[in-house]
Amino acid sequence: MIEVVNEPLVSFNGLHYSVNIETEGNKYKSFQLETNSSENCNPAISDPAVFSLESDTVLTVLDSIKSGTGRTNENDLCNNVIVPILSALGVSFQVLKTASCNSVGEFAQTIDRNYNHIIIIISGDTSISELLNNLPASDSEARESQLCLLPLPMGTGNAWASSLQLKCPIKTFRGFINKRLSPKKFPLYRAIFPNKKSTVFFIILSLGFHANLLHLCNDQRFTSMGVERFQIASKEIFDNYNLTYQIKIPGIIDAKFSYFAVINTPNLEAYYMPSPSSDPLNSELHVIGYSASLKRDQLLQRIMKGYSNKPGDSLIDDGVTYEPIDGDFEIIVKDDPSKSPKTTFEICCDGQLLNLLDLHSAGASSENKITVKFLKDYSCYNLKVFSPL
Ligand SMILES: Nc1ncnc2c1ncn2[C@@H]1O[C@H](COP(=O)(O)OP(=O)(O)OP(=O)(O)O)[C@@H](O)[C@H]1O
Repeated sequence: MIEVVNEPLVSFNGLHYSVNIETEGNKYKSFQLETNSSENCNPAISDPAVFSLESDTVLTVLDSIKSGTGRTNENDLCNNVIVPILSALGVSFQVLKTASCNSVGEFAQTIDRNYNHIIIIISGDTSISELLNNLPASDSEARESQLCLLPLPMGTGNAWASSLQLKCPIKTFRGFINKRLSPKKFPLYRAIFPNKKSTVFFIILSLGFHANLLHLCNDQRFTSMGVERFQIASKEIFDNYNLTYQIKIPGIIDAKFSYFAVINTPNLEAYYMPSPSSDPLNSELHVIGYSASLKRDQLLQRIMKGYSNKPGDSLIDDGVTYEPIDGDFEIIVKDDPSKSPKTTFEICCDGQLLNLLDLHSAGASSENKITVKFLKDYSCYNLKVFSPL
């Protein structure tokens, strides 16, 4: 069903701006900017404190154009809303639209560290992960400039933005432009694999059902499908996978799970909250484990509970492990690779699909272990995210 709502945006210089947002299900079909003289506008949303740019700050609008369902002329948030408003405000800014899957990473490597930066990133989680993973390393001699992200959720999952209470791109931009969001520090974690390769993550690292599902959905035959791919792939996994994974976090857990994840954010999608005790601004991960002893319907019921959880809800239930962790730890997959299918070692790390068996140095036989480190001074920037929290 197609719906249209008019969202007020901002008032300045005697003009009031609002946006007609047309949606179909969870897809944005169009964004249309409307301008009226501000006599007609609701005084409650006329805010004199509109955004202005400090002289030492570079403002970039980074549009990851393939995120979500991609851009059309009608739903081009950047061209239809962001650029006209920033231009009307008279602030200087640059626009970068991605040309390939390397564009976000290449941009991250070239950010001028002599300035502070605000980056309005129009994307989902993967693009943000690419940005963070490609930032220059920490360098004690460099000036610590500030890099503040404003994520406008236009991807598929948008776990991070949803968890930061930034669920609608227009309301998020309104909060920013009316100075109702403030920059906050946020935690990052590093997953280090047996061959010492590593990746920085900020949402989830999973094994078992969640990782298997994302790996399977990546298969060619699912690419043309919408969200129904998850249902079809879930059934295939329930029918064909053993879903028993022997996982140990020394000193914390040692058990057989069907579903296993360490997670930083409460939400994985706007309306799916598997970790109600998580706070995306707090340096703390939660282990979520659903026991391999659960029957299939019990496992499904615990996975689906994420759709009804509210912040702070308890997950206590039979066969459920839910533990906070606030320091470095190791995850060991104890299954024997010679007796287990390769799917036992599948990993999903913020959307990156990996297999632990491919992450060993050639010729070396090492444990199937992932070391997770809590990062303190990651990159040469003082990283922040705009949030109402
Ligand atoms: N012009 C382009 N050509 C090819 N790939 C692109 C292009 N622009 C962006 N990409 C890639 O598309 C991906 C978009 O991922 P993003 O996370 O932003 O959206 P999503 O996958 O829909 O959302 P989520 O990760 O929240 O589910 C990124 O890997 C990005 O590098």
